[in-house]
Amino acid sequence: MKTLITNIKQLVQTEKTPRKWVAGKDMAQLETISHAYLLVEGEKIAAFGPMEELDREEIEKESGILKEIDATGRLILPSFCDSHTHLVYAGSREIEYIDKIKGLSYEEIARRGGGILNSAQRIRETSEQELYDSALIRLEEIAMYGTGAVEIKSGYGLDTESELKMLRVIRRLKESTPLLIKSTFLGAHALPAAYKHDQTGYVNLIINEMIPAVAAEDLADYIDVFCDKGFFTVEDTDRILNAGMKYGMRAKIHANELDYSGGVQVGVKYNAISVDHLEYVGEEEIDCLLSSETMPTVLPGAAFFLNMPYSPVRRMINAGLPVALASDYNPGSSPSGNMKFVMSLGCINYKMLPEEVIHATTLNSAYAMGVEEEAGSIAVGKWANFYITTPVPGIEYLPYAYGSHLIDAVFLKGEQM
Ligand SMILES: N=CN[C@@H](CCC(=O)O)C(=O)O
Ligand SMILES: [Zn+2]
Repeated sequence: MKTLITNIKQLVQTEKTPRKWVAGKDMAQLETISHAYLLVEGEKIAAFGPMEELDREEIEKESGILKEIDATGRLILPSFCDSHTHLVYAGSREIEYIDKIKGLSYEEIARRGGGILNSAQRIRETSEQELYDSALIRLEEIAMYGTGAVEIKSGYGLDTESELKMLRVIRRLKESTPLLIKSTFLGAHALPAAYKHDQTGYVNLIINEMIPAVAAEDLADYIDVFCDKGFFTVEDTDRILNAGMKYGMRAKIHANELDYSGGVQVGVKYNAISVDHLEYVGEEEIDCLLSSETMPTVLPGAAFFLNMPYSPVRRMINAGLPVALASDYNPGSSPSGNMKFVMSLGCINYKMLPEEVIHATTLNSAYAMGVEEEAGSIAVGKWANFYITTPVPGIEYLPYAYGSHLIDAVFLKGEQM
């Protein structure tokens, strides 16, 4: 099956030569083609270019049914790659939202047994099938918001069986949906109540029991630790990442959300694919990241929802770093997976340009979840994961009109959803 889309007002984030990421001042330079065509063959992008170069005869003479779409007035962008989510969860936490409105901090709520431990209690009471069903609804929702690739973490289990249950749900989602999905084992998300006075004991459990069990079923692409004040220390993180690495799980961690935690440095030491959150980043962290293969990833939805300080994104980009943005979709700190809204937050709160937020939510976030060869740009051979907008004036309009959907059609693996 072939699909030919013609008269595209602007084909955005095209790539003739594949790149792993876009950094520094290059983030403001976006490759686009005006009055373009895009040809999809099966699950992949087969060709694209300006309309003047479209060779209709050539396309029609080869076999395959040709469906044609006229995209006059519309833009096409590669699907968002959402490189940090916790979208497998049970129940919701709007009561804590009220506590927050009344003035309690994220850490205070966590200390009272709310937060991650609240979600952990619910996960234990929920069957694998129920978890799968509710996560599937969230996945379908974010797909219609333009997301085509998503990383999903465990981390609300906090005991071996419950962590495995979450990861099996993620595996089923990988197998049953057209989204590109990566899974991350996050046993070190919070200290479960049973280990309240024995943090080392819980870290030992992660290392000696959970990691081998996760690896035995090949359930995780990455390993994560919440390395922050009040959660896991640099030493805990070092031990867990080291153990994960021995089972082939690359690091991808939560770092520097609540303080200068040392998370960036320990992440870089283990060649983490990304370090995420980054509210507390100074010169030392920037220097460390500059000499690394680690993608600094900022989660604007969580900082917005928790009213946190903003990560110094401009300083990072001005220093020459790449930056990725992700939704952090979870029931506690970011109950939304809307990446278009994440783009708007990037522009409004972090002073990023529309071109920069597009790079940050596509190619750079693709790198941050290890799918930059398959997704994150309009390039021949990549998955045909993209969306067609409604008629809009130009790319700036997408983050500007922050409450409007503006997505007319979604393609995943070459199929219109
Ligand atoms: N910061 C740590 N973990 C999640 C929050 C999870 C929760 O509150 O349920 C995050 O990325 O924001
Ligand atoms: Zn997170």
